[in-house]
Amino acid sequence: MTDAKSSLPILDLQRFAAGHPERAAALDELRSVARSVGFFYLEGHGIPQEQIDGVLDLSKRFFTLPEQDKLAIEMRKSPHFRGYNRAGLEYTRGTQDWREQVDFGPERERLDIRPGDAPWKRLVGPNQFPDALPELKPAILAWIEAVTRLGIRLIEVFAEALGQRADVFEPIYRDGPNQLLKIIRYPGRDKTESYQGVGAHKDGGFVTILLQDEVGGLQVDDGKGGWIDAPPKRGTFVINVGELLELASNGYLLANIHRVVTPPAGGDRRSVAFFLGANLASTIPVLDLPPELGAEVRGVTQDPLNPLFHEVGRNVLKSRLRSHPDVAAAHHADLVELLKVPVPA
Ligand SMILES: O=C(O)CCC(=O)C(=O)O
Ligand SMILES: [Fe+2]
Repeated sequence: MTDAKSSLPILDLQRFAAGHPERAAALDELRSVARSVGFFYLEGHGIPQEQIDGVLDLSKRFFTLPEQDKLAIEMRKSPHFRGYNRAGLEYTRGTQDWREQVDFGPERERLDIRPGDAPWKRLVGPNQFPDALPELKPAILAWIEAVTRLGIRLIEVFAEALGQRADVFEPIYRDGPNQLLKIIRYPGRDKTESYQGVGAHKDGGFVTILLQDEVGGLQVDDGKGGWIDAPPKRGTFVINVGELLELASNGYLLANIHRVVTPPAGGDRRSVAFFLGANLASTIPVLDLPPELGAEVRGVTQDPLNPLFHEVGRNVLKSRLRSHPDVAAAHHADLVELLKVPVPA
């Protein structure tokens, strides 16, 4: 298979290493890409191809399990928004997405919640793993570990590209970042049906690290009313800036809008999407940028349909409640009221 063309650039993580002769040029490139389109391909990331192939293969095997084995870990059973969702249960800006998926997060004990505690504490808890595919659990936990390390390296280079110390974000992830990992399958559909695999949206974390199979369908807003295709390139990940980096840079960096178009009927597409977030108890700082960058901040684009908060836990909870109205209704009816999140009847 030859890789399809894309106008998104490819950056090599090795070029950012201390002492590398191209380091300054690499930082300039990253700053410009992360500000203009907010998406790029990453090579030189150090994650072995066998691990990449392994996680994609296990995710394919999960989705071919009998429905009852998948439903055994249905998200509706988890107040922490972990587990399996059939296609059609997730909404983006109120419109139905068409993908089945399993969501995983940090593997923790659930917290003992007391009256008056911050509502985001309900997000903390265990994952659901399928008994029918026991190999999935160790592979997913190892993947979360590998991509978390990579994600932290990426936010270090983003920090440097913004003229900051590499560890400027450390205080807001050192007590444990909040990760979200999704294994996803987009079933093919007839052209007469909706083509929304996942509707146009921005991602919420610092960065997203996306692994996709050979099918393609991811598209990035070109800022001119059109879409840039981001087809798979073997051995690379698609990386994009999330809302936390846009907030911290006061809009210098761009958390860009993207979507996935459903594959044609008869086929399907799989992806493994990882979102590195900050600690749920933390608050996103606004960085003090060097004057030449500070002069170019745009402020954060506030969307009335999707307000952004600097308090991380509140932001994550809001987005989980909005994406999964069935879980919200089953476990968090009181918060739905509180956060004024519309739940379809
Ligand atoms: O599946 C993909 O390629 C991207 C999915 C995505 O954008 C998301 O889940 O936020
Ligand atoms: Fe996304």
